[in-house]
Formats: sequence, C-alpha cells, structure tokens
Amino acid sequence: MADRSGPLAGIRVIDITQFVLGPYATQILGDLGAEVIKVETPSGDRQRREMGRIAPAEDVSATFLQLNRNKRSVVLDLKSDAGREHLRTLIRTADVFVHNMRPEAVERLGFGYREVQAIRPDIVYGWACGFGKGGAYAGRQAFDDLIQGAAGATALLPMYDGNPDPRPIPTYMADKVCGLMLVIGVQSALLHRERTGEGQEVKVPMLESFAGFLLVEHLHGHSYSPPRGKLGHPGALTPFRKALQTSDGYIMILAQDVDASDRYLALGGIDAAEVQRRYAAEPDGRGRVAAYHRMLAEAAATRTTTDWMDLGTKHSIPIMRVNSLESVLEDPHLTDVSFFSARPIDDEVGSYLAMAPGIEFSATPMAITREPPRLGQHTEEVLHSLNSDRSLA
Ligand SMILES: CC(C)(COP(=O)(O)OP(=O)(O)OC[C@H]1O[C@@H](n2cnc3c(N)ncnc32)[C@H](O)[C@@H]1OP(=O)(O)O)[C@@H](O)C(=O)NCCC(=O)NCCSC(=O)C(=O)O
Repeated sequence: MADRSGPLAGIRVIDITQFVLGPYATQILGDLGAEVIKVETPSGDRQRREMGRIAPAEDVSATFLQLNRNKRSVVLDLKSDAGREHLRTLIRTADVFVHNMRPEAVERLGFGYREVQAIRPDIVYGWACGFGKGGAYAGRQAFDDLIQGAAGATALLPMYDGNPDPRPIPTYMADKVCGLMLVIGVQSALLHRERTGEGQEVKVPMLESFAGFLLVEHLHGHSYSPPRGKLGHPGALTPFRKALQTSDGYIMILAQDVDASDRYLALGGIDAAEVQRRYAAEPDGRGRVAAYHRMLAEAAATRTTTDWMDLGTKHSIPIMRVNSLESVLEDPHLTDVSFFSARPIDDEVGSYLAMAPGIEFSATPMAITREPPRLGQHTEEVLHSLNSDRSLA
C-alpha cells in the first residue's frame, strides 16, 4: 500500500486476534509497515470495551487505543457463510494470517492451518495459543494472569514485600512478551518464505514462551546440572535493588565498579576514608554490604534528582531519575524526542495519546499512518476493494 512506510511495507496481514497479545503483535507489524486488516466479530474485539466507564465511546477503551493503530477494522461474522467467504477472499490476498483462538474454536470456523494453507499455499500462519500441543494444559484458556501464575512470575512480588500471597506483576507481561515472540516468529517465517517460497505455521504457546523469558535469571542454582544451590534470590531479587530518595524525588543508581561507586559517594559527602571507617566497624561481609547500601542512600539524600542526573553525566556514574506513571509523561528525554503525541481520531472520540514506535531504521523508518479504527470503520472500503480489484480475487 502506498500509504505505508517501514521495512514490512507491501506485506498484508489478516488479523483476527483480540484482547492484548495478538493485537499488540499485529500493531508492531503495522508499525513496521505491514498493511494490517483487523477482522472483528460484529460486537468487536473484546478489548474495545475494557474500562468502558471512562471511554468517550463504547468501542474505544483506553487500552484498545494503545494496541490497534496502523490497522483497518473490518467486521465479518465468521459464523455466517458470507463472513467466512469474505475472509477466504481476504486470505487469498494475504502474506500473513494471525489468530489467537483456542484450537477447537478455530477448527470449528474452518480456519485451521491446513484450511488456510489450502486457500493460500505460502501463507505465514501466526498463532498465539495458551499451551503447546501434547501437554497437560493443551486447549485450555489462557490469559495473562493465568500464565504469570503457571510460569512462576506470581512468586516474585512476595519475595520483595513479605506478603506471601502470590500476585501477578502488575503489567500484562506475559501477553506483551509473547506478542513480541509472535512478531519475531512471523518475521522469521517471512524471511524463510522470501528465500524458499515456502509458508508455514508459526505457533507461540504462551506458557512455554513466557517461562523461557522469566526463568533466565530465576533458575539460579538450578541452571547447573546437577543443581548447585536452591532456587531463591538471584541478583535480580536482592532487597537492595530499589530506588533511593533524593532531596526532592527518587533516583536509581547502579555503580557497577568501585571507582564509579567511590565517585558517587564522594559527591554525596562520604569520602574514601569514611567509607573504609564504616566498613571496618562491621563484623562481616553481610554487614558491609548493608553498610554500603546505607551509604548509597545517605549520599542520594544530599542532592536533588536533577543535580544527580547532571553529576551522573559529568562523572560517568550510571544514575537515572525515577518517574511515577504520571511524571513519565513529562520526562525530559521522552519530551525531547517527542515520544508522546496527541493524535486526533474523530469528533466523538477526540484525540488519543500515541507513543512513538520503538525501533529506529535508517532506511525504512517506522511511522503511524492510521489511528486506531472505530469498529467496522473500513468494512465497506476493504470489501469494495476486494470486489473491484480483480488481482485480489
Ligand atoms: C483468549 C481466550 C482465553 C478466549 O477464550 P474463549 O472466549 O473461550 O474463546 P475461543 O478462542 O475458544 O473462541 C473464540 C470464539 O469467538 C468466535 N469468533 C472469533 N472471531 C469471530 C468472528 N469474527 N465472528 C464470529 N465469531 C468469531 C469463535 O468462533 C469462537 O466461538 P465458539 O466456537 O462459539 O467458542 C482463548 O482464545 C485463548 O486461550 N487464546 C490463546 C491465548 C491468548 O491469546 N490469550 C489472550 C491473551 S490477552 C490477555 O491475557 C488479557 O487480555 O488479559
């Protein structure tokens, strides 16, 4: 399509996903330049209605807006013959087909891999499912909370705060990580197709995919075979890993080497002799680690966050301001690079706050060329183009 830029320009994606994972993945494909046609049930992607209380219209929840730009919306009732026939026609024109239904549901509709491959032999068929074939959980429903629970992510917060209740990390972590895996899988399959002409099924089981992401550092002593320690507290979970209070906010500091650490403490009024004196007062290594972190905190409190940001640059110390979910909207760097932009949708919805795509390409820049669509906004346009353009039929 002429209106698309980015490295995937010219790739057409038929996207029948809903909720978070699938739409997140297909939005990235759209940001990368692919033409994404979002096929929705007559009642729409269920994510459209999340947080409806504050939405200006029923079909545009806040989260939906962040997951569906660079797409067109076409309503097709896939439980009707006409709807299925239109989808088959669309698939004939497509490079990629993506869904996130359970196996029996997609088979019932008649759009399993073999059926879609029969329509378009070189199709890249992307599929986000809960669990891989043949396992005890195959075919079960999967949402972010369930997968965070099964993968062990719900054990992390209790390790920090002492509240023993397993709880999910408060972001749709499994959905987004698995969405990225789906993008990687689809892109790799496109590259393979480019080289060989062969399409394939690309399946991302959420549990396997998210467990592989999470356990990188959390296998800890069990990384060794036989195990050399118990599961427990890898570096990522040290209780000292926390923000430090400045005179007017918070910073993160990660002084990886002794010199940077010494420079930081000296700037906070604790010179090398004082550091040694405090260490000497401790009975053992554990006490010295705790003393060190007390000194980091004491130093932080002597200056403002902005001072520390400046000194970090000047003295080569890894320091960063800590934002709240409100102040991140006004972060100086994100402001400089115009990361957030208000973009108009229509009179009823007004504008939404878009975040810039996260990859910088030198030759094929990514761009937002379409705002998140209203439900069925492009049904007529797309179906009309299918009828009028014989190359698509
Ligand atoms: C998300 C789900 C739990 C939802 O479960 P279910 O509501 O039971 O849906 P199923 O996928 O089994 O079936 C979907 C049903 O929608 C119907 N369907 C789908 N598209 C259409 C259209 N266009 N028209 C008519 N009907 C449609 C389809 O025929 C099925 O109907 P019937 O045949 O009549 O059943 C599951 O799909 C799933 O586990 N998906 C894989 C992993 C995933 O992506 N999870 C969500 C991540 S987002 C997330 O975690 C989050 O938001 O939080």
